[in-house]
Amino acid sequence: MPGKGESHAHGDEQPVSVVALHRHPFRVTVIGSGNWGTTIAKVVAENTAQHPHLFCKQVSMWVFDEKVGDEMLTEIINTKHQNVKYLPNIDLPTNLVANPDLIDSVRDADILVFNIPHQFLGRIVDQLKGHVKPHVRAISCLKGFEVGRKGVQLLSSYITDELGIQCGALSGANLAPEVAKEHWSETTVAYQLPKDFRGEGYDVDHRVLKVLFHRPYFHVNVIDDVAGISIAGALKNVVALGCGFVEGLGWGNNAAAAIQRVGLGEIIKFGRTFFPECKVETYYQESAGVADLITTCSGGRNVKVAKMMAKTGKDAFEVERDLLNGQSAQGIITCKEVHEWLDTCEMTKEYPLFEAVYQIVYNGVPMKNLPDLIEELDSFVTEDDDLSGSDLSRSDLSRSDIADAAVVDNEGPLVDA
Ligand SMILES: NC(=O)c1ccc[n+]([C@@H]2O[C@H](COP(=O)([O-])OP(=O)(O)OC[C@H]3O[C@@H](n4cnc5c(N)ncnc54)[C@H](O)[C@@H]3O)[C@@H](O)[C@H]2O)c1
Ligand SMILES: O=P(O)(O)OC[C@H](O)CO
Repeated sequence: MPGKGESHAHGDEQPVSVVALHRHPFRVTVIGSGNWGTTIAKVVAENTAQHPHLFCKQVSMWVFDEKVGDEMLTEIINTKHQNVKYLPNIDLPTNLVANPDLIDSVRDADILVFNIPHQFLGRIVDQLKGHVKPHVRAISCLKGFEVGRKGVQLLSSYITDELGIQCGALSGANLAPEVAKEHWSETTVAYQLPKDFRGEGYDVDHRVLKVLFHRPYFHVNVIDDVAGISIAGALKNVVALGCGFVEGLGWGNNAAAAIQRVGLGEIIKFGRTFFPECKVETYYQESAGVADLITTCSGGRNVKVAKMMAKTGKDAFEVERDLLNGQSAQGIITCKEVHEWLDTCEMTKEYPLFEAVYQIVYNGVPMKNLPDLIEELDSFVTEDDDLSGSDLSRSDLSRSDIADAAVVDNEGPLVDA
């Protein structure tokens, strides 16, 4: 949401107060170059060029390199200044430099912006260990969870734990193709100052992050609730699959709205149950909340994949491959992660929509059963839905307590990192 005195007009103005910096400018690297990775790199590079006192002008963008025609994608980006595979027909700033070498791309960075499909995060983070500067700060633009030995984790917490660096998140109603075309939208950045914060003007804080991400066409609100925006961003992808199923079956807008209603309830319940630090108001006040649910269910890749599944009878992975040209529908993986976590907690019945989506995607349960699956279990949810009451005795156990118990049972992590 725009700050006091800012306008929503799409113009060239930069309604962000300038930060006085007492150190050398921050150097920024974007890790990832897919549809959203490239779009956010464009946003960031436009801002670093506009604020040279605060940021080094050149922005590095790590590319998981591949051949496109006869040329490497990195080479094409650096000569044609377009990501012809993942963000075609969008001109990129010339101060955005693609780099296929992960370690080299982060070597001097002060701010890392993670932006890859979340199933690849574990391997990327492993490679980065020992190669980032000690006081580097990070923002995760990924939507998903890590489910492993520590239970269900926010991706920002996973990055913090694995690399020992402070990490916030950016999430909002942001379909990349629209942001890339500079059509106005809003987003939410969430960041908490670390214990070793070096002081205003010396370190990354809310004002620095606002200047880094805010554009006249991309309005940023910076808050503290990293958990709230991350949970909403991850789980709306699962809801979007459900929405796509009923739309693909031709059931229309009422059915889609019903899925979103149930989905929003499950998102909020999941947050309050497993991440009590998140704030309920984030879900309705921030772009990262219900607004992202609406946009994703209207025009996102998850809804497109699910619609095509309904129309063709093909499985999720086949449709993703046929439809998305290398891009990822994150809900396919997230619904499995959520199922594994809820199963560990013996709570699948309390999240009927999430469970139904998982069963449809992975176990061939017919999509037309969705209303019954939700209805049947909904009564169970309403009986036990007082989140402030004793039914939440499981929240007395930490997420890692539950995960530890599961690891003993299973003799291994729930999902490999
Ligand atoms: N695209 C959007 O509209 C959008 C908007 C907001 C948030 N997000 C989130 O941003 C994150 C990144 O999404 P995206 O749209 O940039 O990616 P994408 O879906 O376009 O995925 C393609 C990218 O994955 C990379 N890739 C493929 N195999 C890889 C591997 N083995 N290791 C590392 N990288 C590999 C490709 O090189 C390419 O850069 C996701 O979590 C997504 O949910 C996306
Ligand atoms: O295209 P989707 O479904 O991955 O959604 C994209 C964004 O997350 C919308 O904010």
